[in-house]
Amino acid sequence: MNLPPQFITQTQSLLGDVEWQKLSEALEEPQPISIRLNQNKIDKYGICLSQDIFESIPWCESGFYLSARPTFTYDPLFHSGAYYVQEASSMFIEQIVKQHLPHKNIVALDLCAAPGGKTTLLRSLLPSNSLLIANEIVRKRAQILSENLLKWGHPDVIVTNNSSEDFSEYTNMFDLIVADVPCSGEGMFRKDEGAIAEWSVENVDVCWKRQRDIISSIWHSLKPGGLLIYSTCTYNTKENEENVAWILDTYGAQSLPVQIEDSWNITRSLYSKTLNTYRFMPHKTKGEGFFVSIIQKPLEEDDVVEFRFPKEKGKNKKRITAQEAINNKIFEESINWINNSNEVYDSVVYNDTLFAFPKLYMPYLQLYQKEKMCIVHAGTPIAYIKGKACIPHHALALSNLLQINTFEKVEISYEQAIAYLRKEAITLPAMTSKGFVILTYKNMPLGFVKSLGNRSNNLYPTEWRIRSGYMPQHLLTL
Ligand SMILES: C[S@@+](CC[C@H](N)C(=O)[O-])C[C@H]1O[C@@H](n2cnc3c(N)ncnc32)[C@H](O)[C@@H]1O
Repeated sequence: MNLPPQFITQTQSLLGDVEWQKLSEALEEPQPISIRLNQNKIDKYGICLSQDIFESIPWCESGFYLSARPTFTYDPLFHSGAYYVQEASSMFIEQIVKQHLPHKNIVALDLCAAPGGKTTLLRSLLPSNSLLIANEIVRKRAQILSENLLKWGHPDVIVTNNSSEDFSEYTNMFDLIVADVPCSGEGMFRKDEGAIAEWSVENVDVCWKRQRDIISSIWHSLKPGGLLIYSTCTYNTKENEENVAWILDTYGAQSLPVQIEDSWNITRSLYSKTLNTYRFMPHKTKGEGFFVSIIQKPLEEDDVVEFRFPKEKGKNKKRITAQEAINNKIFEESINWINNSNEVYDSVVYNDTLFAFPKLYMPYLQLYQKEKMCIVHAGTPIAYIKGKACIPHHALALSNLLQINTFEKVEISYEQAIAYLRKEAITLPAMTSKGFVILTYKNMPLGFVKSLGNRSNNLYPTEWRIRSGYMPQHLLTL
């Protein structure tokens, strides 16, 4: 590996000769492959995966190392959200969340969220009835984040495409903010050669300053007593411990300890011994470079700890428009498609799509809509509205809210599943009734088709389809 000379000098002086030698040898090794299972779906549909290629990741219950790299694009279970491909070190977030989150529903912001590794993990771990706002500043990446969250299937999310400054006005809104900040990416050198090419001393300087700007812009939106998870995938102390020390000094905050096992070989602070920070170094732990700390905002006695929603002036009962009446009717018709027995969800229409969104958090959604935050999706998209008709949304097939028994279900073979994901025509069994049919692969919903008798229309989203006609010779799937 052709590492930048200044990176070598800097990291050698940080770690010492012996540790540096071990790290540089580890960087020549192949990177470990790991996934995290979507336990919700696996339990709901009773899926059995080929367990023999799994080895547990000790700090994450649903995380597993794989002994070989599956052909993820050609694995239908990957597309149905049965698992997420995530680097093992960053799954350590699980320990932080389990040890420090209160046992009550919370509102959390994942500020730099794409492609969604930590977001999907967090979404699985938050106390029930919590809301997660997943934000990404880069538009294209926000789309990928949205796709990954729709596949993950949890309904209580809002995906936004905003800058951190856009959140700065929401004083005391969040109980938890995760800031997995953009960094110089030294810990990704083994995984991503582009990170080596982009590295420079100047870029490290740009990064640590930008990270402070990001934290400054969202600090007021964290509730007093609230928690900030700060993380990077780099080794230098400027972007790591020095930035954590800066946050503690500037805001009078404290870093909280996380209980860890000695066998995990996690490295503590390389800067000030009083800081509670945790590093994953590839020569000590099976994973890529990762740094994390959990920081608590101080709580003063006279602090207001709740966000105050602005008062609506002259809020008279508005007359319902004709289209709203149609939308309400469509929601009533399609409400059977989702599990809403406790009437936890209400309907929202956005860009001709009907969404189910938790009633409890409607004021948040309405506020973001009013203030022109850029919402990519919110809750569970249930249906596309076409005039007076509605067509089940692909995301419904992947959602935890899906009432699968309200649709006719057809189990398909591996070859048919790949054809479906390529948006090719699927021939259904002769007895299939006309209408919307859900296709399952290994019992897990993959998506909808519209059955026309002997033929069917493939409703898989065009922008998600597998574009390549190539089929690998030696397939490894889960
Ligand atoms: C380390 S990545 C996030 C990885 C993600 N948390 C995950 O686990 O999959 C950092 C993200 O921050 C975004 N970003 C870049 N500049 C930013 C800025 N000024 N403010 C907020 N986010 C930014 C990047 O586009 C990138 O998606």
